[in-house]
Amino acid sequence: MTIAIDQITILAVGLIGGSLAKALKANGFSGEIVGWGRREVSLKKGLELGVIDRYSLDLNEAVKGADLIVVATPTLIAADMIKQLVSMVDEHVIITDVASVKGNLLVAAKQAFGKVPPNLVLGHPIAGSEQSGVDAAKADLFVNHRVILTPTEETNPDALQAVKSLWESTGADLVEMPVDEHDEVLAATSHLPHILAYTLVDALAGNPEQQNIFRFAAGGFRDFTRIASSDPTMWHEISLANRDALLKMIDTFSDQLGDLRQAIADGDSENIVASFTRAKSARDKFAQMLEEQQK
Ligand SMILES: NC(=O)C1=CN([C@@H]2O[C@H](COP(=O)(O)OP(=O)(O)OC[C@H]3O[C@@H](n4cnc5c(N)ncnc54)[C@H](O)[C@@H]3O)[C@@H](O)[C@H]2O)C=CC1
Ligand SMILES: O=C(O)C(=O)Cc1ccc(O)cc1
Repeated sequence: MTIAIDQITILAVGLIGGSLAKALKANGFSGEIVGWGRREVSLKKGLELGVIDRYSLDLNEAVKGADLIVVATPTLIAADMIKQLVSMVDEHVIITDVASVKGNLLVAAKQAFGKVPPNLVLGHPIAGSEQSGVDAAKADLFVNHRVILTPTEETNPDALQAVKSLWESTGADLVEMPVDEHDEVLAATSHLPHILAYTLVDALAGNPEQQNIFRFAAGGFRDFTRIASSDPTMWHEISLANRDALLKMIDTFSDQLGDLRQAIADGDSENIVASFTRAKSARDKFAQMLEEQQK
């Protein structure tokens, strides 16, 4: 059965919540988009920018009449929001989210309700930037980008379909996978790279010679460290929410960095070149895949 979506309530209208609202409007969603948040200034800005149609600072009022609710708050807060919402709204109301980690939300829902509520469809757009806030929201942010949904056996297929259709209308490319796989893949491809970028910049910034170091940095440094400009609070939450998978990836990376250190110390050209060649080949394939995706 197709579920009609006439009102969407977005909880926290920041970069991702705001971009989803903009994308839906730009792609013909004719229903009402309601915003909720703690800070009236950013909701007012969302209204002025035409991102949302109205807002409320009161959660009960904001979700009243909603057919679908999108939790777009930071990752750790999303777990509390979902627990509150499931008790607050009727079970025909679809609840979805955009958080970067899924396991903590599944655990929170199971702990609170003994099972995953059928109307809860967890999701994650693999699109964004180092910027934050509704000012940075873009209608085309999700075009040709993956959105991962992590339904469980208990998920209502109609609710799943409604969330899929919502994201498809923004130009996104939908993929489904189990929660554990999602958190492992994202620890490797997104969370570890952010940790490395933050650590590199922090290590260099702690150097008394930092002024000179940054002045002479080339494009490679800029490419590698862009994501260290991301919101520290958001990434602190992601790191804690995906603790186990992230620790595993940090250990794997540390071991490999240790091996490379040893090869450099030993003047072991064969192993150094082999490591860089494997990496270049994998990176070239990735670049080619990206190019094909954007055609
Ligand atoms: N930034 C990115 O590139 C991506 C972020 N995500 C996820 O999307 C979610 C939102 O991130 P962004 O939109 O980038 O962040 P943002 O900082 O642009 O927006 C977050 C919003 O949450 C509100 N907020 C903060 N603390 C709150 C609280 N305690 N209660 C209620 N609202 C609160 C803020 O006022 C703001 O409006 C996060 O879970 C993040 O992990 C997912 C994909 C990409
Ligand atoms: O800025 C970038 O390159 C990102 O990696 C954006 C991003 C941040 C968090 C996510 O959960 C997904 C994508």
